[in-house]
Amino acid sequence: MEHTNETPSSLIMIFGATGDLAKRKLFPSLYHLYRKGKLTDHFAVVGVARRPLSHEEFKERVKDSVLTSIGESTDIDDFISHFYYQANDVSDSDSYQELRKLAADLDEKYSIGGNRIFYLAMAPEFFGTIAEHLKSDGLTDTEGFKRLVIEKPFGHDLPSAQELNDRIRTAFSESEIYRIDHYLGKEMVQNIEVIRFSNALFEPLWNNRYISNIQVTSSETLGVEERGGYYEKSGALRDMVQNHMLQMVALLAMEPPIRLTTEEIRSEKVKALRALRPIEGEEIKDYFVRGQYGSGQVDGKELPGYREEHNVDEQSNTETYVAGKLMIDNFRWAGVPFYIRTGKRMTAKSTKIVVQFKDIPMNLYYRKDEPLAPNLLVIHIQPEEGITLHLNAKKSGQNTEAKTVKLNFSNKSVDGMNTPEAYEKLLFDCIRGDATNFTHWDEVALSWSFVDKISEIWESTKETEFPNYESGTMGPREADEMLAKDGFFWWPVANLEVDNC
Ligand SMILES: NC(=O)C1=CN([C@@H]2O[C@H](COP(=O)(O)OP(=O)(O)OC[C@H]3O[C@@H](n4cnc5c(N)ncnc54)[C@H](OP(=O)(O)O)[C@@H]3O)[C@@H](O)[C@H]2O)C=CC1
Ligand SMILES: O=C1O[C@H](COP(=O)(O)O)[C@@H](O)[C@H](O)[C@H]1O
Repeated sequence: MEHTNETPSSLIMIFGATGDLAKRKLFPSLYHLYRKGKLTDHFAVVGVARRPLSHEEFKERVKDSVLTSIGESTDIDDFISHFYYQANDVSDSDSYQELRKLAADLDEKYSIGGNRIFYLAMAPEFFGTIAEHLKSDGLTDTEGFKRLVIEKPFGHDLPSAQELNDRIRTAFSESEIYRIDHYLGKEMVQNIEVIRFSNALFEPLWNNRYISNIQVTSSETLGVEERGGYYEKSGALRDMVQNHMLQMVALLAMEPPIRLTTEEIRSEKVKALRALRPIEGEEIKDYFVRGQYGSGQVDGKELPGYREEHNVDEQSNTETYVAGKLMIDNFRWAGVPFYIRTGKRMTAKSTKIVVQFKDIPMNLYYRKDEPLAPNLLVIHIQPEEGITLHLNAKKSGQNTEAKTVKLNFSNKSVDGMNTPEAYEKLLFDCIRGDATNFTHWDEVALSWSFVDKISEIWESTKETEFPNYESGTMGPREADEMLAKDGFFWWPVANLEVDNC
């Protein structure tokens, strides 16, 4: 179905409604949509989880989560009046029959017209079972639309992702599946396409003739916190690279779509991912660096190393940091490295893209023997949102020196407010039927096949140097050496800030 700007009525069923994601992200996001009039009164939410709760108890949980997120509200009671709860055992048909009955009653009560969104905010091992029951127990037999929103991780590798996909495809068609990658809901990630394709200034230069390298950094200050059990099996490669990092690279590298439709945009991203040079076997050490954080001091506080974290093996071989050099073997990008790095317990919480342009052929002006700083386009994704363009200009009052000037655009200073949370935008897109900012199966499959070749080698070879970076630093020194070999260095995430806007 083509999406519209209107909000259709919908029944949203959240599986995993007593969990962390629902509490911290989904309920507050739904509330924001409600406040902004982006949910019509023809909506209802059914929370589904294992524990028994009454409708009233569930409404109170939703209220708490919203008030914790936003502070005070005058319409919270109206909002929570749309919420209901059903305890469910994921593999028991009888519970789905009860759900079906509740859905039918709410459909009638709120004149929803049979539109149903099933949001799976649960551990991934349940995804296939729930999707199959939704079909076999008749919840997908409805007169309106049916959509499945599915959280990450989508599989653990290509074979498991394929198996999961086959299972959910028995109940939902590809166009009905909304695979969440919350980075695609971030304002400045969505802005990549606009910056590229609506500026005569950039698009002609967006290729290997003018760009020397592109750097994508997503650094976190937190460690694994309570998620040691999950993270031990995942590591940074599966947790961040397979999805968020490769999605950003695809948006940076793709060709302009012929139309701004979901299909055309996705098809260009798929082509970019297909052009990714596979890195395997012995080559991996030249193109990828893995790291694991040790203990360290951050803000005067002593923090434990990864191996001391809860639910983590004390000899763990899991990487908490990845840096990589990606090559996109097509006409536009031949020879241009895309460097990516992501990790936990680093110096700053920051996601940034730095596009470094090639040096001009010779420095005609000012200090002729000294190289000029390269032009940079910096896209600030978080925590600031904006763009900075680094140019060279004459230093005032002197006639022999050029200096870098930074042209800044900050979203906050222009819109005067923080942009909506990614989940709010993605939920709204799903309600409207716009799947553009969700990942198509082809993208998922290509990303796994790229990452699997690296994880297979990393899992079968013990990294004897772990831990190899201290908490509170920007990762292992080998990641700097990887760029130095190519004559580059990582642009620091700190002094590229959107300042003085
Ligand atoms: N939390 C986050 O920030 C993020 C989470 N995700 C993904 O979202 C999903 C959910 O994560 P999160 O909310 O953190 O998980 P939680 O562990 O906090 O919540 C799990 C939910 O699943 C329910 N559940 C567990 N087992 C069963 C069962 N057998 N039958 C029915 N319900 C069951 C729990 O119900 P009960 O409490 O009643 O047992 C609970 O509501 C995961 O796929 C995760 O990877 C993705 C990005 C970020
Ligand atoms: O998907 C995930 O993302 C978060 C980082 O998200 P951000 O929006 O805060 O940048 C990461 O902490 C988590 O490990 C991963 O599962």
